[in-house]
Amino acid sequence: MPATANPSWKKLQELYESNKDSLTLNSLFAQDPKRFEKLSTEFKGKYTDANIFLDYSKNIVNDDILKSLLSLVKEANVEKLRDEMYAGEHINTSEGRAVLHTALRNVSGELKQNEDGVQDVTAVLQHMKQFSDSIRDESWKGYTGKPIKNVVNIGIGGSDLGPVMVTEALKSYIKRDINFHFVSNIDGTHMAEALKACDPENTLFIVASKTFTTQETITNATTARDWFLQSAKDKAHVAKHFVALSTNTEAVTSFGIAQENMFQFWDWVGGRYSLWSAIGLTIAIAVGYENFHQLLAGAHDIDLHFKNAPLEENLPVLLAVLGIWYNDFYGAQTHAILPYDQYLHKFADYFQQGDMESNGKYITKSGQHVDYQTGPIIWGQAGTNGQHAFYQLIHQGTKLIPCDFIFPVETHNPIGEHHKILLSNALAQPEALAFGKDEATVKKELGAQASNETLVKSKVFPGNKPTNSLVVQKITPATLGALIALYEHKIFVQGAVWEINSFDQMGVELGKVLAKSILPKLSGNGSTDELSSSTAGLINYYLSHSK
Ligand SMILES: O=P(O)(O)OC[C@H]1O[C@H](O)[C@H](O)[C@@H](O)[C@@H]1O
Repeated sequence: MPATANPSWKKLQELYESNKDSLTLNSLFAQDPKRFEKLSTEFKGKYTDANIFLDYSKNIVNDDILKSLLSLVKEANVEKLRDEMYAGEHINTSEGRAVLHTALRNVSGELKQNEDGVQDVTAVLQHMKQFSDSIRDESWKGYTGKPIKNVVNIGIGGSDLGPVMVTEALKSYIKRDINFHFVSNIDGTHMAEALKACDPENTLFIVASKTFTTQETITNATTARDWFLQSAKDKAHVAKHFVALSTNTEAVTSFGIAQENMFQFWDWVGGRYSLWSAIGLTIAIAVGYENFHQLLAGAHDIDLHFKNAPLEENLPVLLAVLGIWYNDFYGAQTHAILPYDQYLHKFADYFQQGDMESNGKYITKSGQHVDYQTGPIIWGQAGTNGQHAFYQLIHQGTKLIPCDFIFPVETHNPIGEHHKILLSNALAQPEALAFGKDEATVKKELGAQASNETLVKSKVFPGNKPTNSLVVQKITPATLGALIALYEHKIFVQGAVWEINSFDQMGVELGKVLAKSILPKLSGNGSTDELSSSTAGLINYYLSHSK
C-alpha cells in the first residue's frame, strides 16, 4: 500500500491544511507551560552508559498531529517490518536478502537471529580483536621487522565513510603513534598524498570492499601494492602489509591477499550499515578493541530501545515521524544535522549516504511510482562554523529546513570557556529559529532608525523553524554507537512508512556502467556515436587538449 492510502495520512493532510497558518511555536509554547516536559524524553542504555536526551518540543506539532503521526506508523505496519528485520526475514526484497546489521552488535545475545553467517559473527570479532591488538602492541611486524606506524584504509562509500566518521569522532581515544589515512577517491591525488606520508616498511593497507569489485577500491589497492612492491620486491611480503575486509573470498585471494588475512562479513550487511562488521577493523586498530566493542554495545542498546520502547517514547520513531511531517506535508526538501561537537564533524557526511542512499527512491516495494515525497536531502556541519556560513538562509531564507542540534554536556577538551560558549550557541540557535524576532521588537531596538522600513523588515526573524535538540553526556564510544544506530532506525521507519526498500541502491549503477564504457574512449578507442552530442563533444574536447 502506498503511504498515502493510510487513513492517518489523510487525517494529517487535513490537520496540515487547517492548522498551517495558525500553528506556531510561539503560540504552542504560550498555550502550554509544560510543553518541554511533555515533548522531551530520554534514552538510557541497558548495557552501557549511552544516553540521549531528546527535546522535540520545538516542532510545529500539537497533540492531534503527534497522535496521527504515530497512528501512521501503526497503520504502515512499521513494527511488523522492524520485527521481521530483527528476525532475519529477507526484507531487502529486490535483492532477496536479510538486513541484519543488528546481529553484528547483538552483544547481549538478547536478539534471536537466524541466518547463515550470524553464528560466525563472534569468531570474526575475535579475529579483529587479536589482529588489532597485535598492531597496537607492536607484535605484528612489517617485512623488515618494524612495527606498523601507518594504516591506510582503502575503501569507498560504506567501506570508507563509517571508518572515517568514527575514527574522527573517537579521536581522543586513538593510540597516538599510529597515523591513519583514508583513501577513497579514484583521483590519483588521494592515494598519492596518502603515500607521501607513508613508509612501506611500516605501513598496513586495509582493503575494505564488500564486493571487492568496486573500481575505485581495486584500482587504489593495486596502486598501493605496486608502490609497496617497489621497495619490498618479494610478493611474499604482501601478507605482512595487506589485509582485506570483504564478503568475496575468491576476489580477495585472486588479488593476492591470503585468506588468513581476510576478515569476513556477509551479504546481509548493507554497505552503509557495515561499520559494525569487519569494515570496522580500522576503527578497532585506532581506538582499541574494547572501545570498538563499546561502540557496538551502545548501538545494541538502541536496537533494544527501538524494539521495546512504546512508540510515543521511541526516539527513532519520533525523529522519523517529525521528519515525515515536514517532508511530506510542509514540503521541506532538506534536513540539516548540526552537531555541536568538533569530533562529530563527519557525522552529517556519513548520514548523507546513510539516509540518501537508503531512502532516495521513487518506486515502492510493489513497483508503484510514489505520489508523495520520500527521502530528504541531508546536509550539515559541525559547531558554530555553519552559523557563519549558511544559517542566514535557515533563519531568513524562503525554504523550511528542519534541523537536529546535537551536543554533549561534557567535552573531551575542557579549555577555558570554550565549551560553555559552544553550548550557548547550540541553545541560542534553536531558540532564535523557533521564536524569531517580530517587527515591534526590531523597531524598539532600532530607536531613531525605526523609520527606515526596509531596515526594519530585513531585521525581522519570522521564527517558526522546527528543530530537535539531542543532548548526550559525552561523545564516548557507546554514546556514539547509540547516536548512529538511532539515525539508522529513523531512516528505517521513514522508509517503511514510505513503503520503499531502504536496503538496495540501484540508483548508483547507471553512472558506474557508463563510466566503464567511456574509459577506453578517453584513449581514443571506440566511437562516441552512442553518446549524446554533449558528452561526445566533451570527450573530443578532452582528446584534443590532453598531451
Ligand atoms: O564495499 P564496496 O562493495 O566496495 O562498495 C562500496 C560502495 O559502493 C557502492 O556504489 C554502493 O553505492 C555503496 O553502498 C557501497 O558502500
